[in-house]
Amino acid sequence: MTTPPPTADDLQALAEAVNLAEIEALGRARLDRNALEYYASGANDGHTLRANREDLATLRLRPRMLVDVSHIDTSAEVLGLPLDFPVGIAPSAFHGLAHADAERATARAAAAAGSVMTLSTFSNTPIEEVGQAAAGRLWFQLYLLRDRELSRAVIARAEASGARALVFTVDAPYLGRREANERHHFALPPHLSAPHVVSRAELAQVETDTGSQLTHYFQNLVDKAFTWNDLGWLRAQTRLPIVLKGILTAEDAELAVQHGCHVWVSNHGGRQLDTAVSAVAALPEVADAVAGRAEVYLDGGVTRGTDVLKAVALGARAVFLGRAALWGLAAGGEAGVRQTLELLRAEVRLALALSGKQNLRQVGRDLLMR
Ligand SMILES: Cc1cc2nc3c(=O)[nH]c(=O)nc-3n(C[C@H](O)[C@H](O)[C@H](O)COP(=O)(O)O)c2cc1C
Ligand SMILES: O=C(O)C(=O)c1ccccc1
Repeated sequence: MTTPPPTADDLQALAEAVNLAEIEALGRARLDRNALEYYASGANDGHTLRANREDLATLRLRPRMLVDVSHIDTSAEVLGLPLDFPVGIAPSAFHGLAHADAERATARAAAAAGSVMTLSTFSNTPIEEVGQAAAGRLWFQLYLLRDRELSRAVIARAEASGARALVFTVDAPYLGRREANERHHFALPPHLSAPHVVSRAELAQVETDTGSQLTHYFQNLVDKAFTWNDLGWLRAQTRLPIVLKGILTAEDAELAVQHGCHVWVSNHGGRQLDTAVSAVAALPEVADAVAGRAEVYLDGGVTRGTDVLKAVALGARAVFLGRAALWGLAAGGEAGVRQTLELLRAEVRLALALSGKQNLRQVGRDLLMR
């Protein structure tokens, strides 16, 4: 099924939204069941999905008073790329389920907001086109495929398209079980494809009688035997910085640094191992283990400016939006993602000011109650 284009009324409602929760409601209302369940679901009972948000909300701030906050600077930097504020777009598959402009729209919005877009290996749009739209504000997420030659080709295309980092996802040798997608047999609609990995003809052959097309399809493509010992192979394929996405422990953070990688704290938005630790709860031990030797990022449950500040306080250089960007895209294409980023940037600015901080360099653990 194709999501119909947003109407003038949809765009008016979007323009009037005052927070990301309102954009989420607008985005959800525009999606059919297949797309909505794919975007919204977590693994199994959704404990980790909820914990990401709850643990961010539960942390308490220690604001300081009588500081000159007449000028607030929200700027940040990731791997040498200046950002207008410390928020990027996390990789998510299949933006074509949300809007006809798909990943191009998300990339244009990220570029306009001075953010950065991470393109999924399983995008509906080829990286060459997204690279144009992102105007240099592009990272590429890699799922290592069992077909190493295909992986090499995808990495080369990412480099040629201007991607500035390779985000290697390490928490999904298998897909977590999103039971709603199994129950209702998730399928990619026939007008969409996954141009980095497979032809539409191959997709059509995937068995869907027994559950989610997603699971069957992903399981056949992704390498499940890849270990720390194989990272040297990946390092040899690219000169781009490598970020390991899906790290949740000090032990793995230490290994990541030893292998010359940056660290993205994530539980995949609660879509992989249910009851795994929330992203924000894992962040302090990871930041301590990394100890400034590499950059640290976080995703999972970020919807408020205070969430961004809390992650920065605990050692993240930037945070990334998964579903929040998808809700914006569904609500209004490029304009929806822009509105999402603009609202969040204004919240970060206000939260800094009300915390008695002029910029992000002043945000440290003393901003949080122990
Ligand atoms: C619909 C959807 C698709 C996703 N696809 C990918 C993907 O292709 N690669 C990847 O590394 N992570 C993927 N993720 C995980 C996100 O990058 C991110 O870790 C997660 O969404 C963050 O949580 P949040 O949605 O609460 O912001 C996906 C997440 C969602 C919701
Ligand atoms: O849905 C996901 O979380 C995900 O990472 C994914 C990516 C590609 C195909 C299927 C699932």
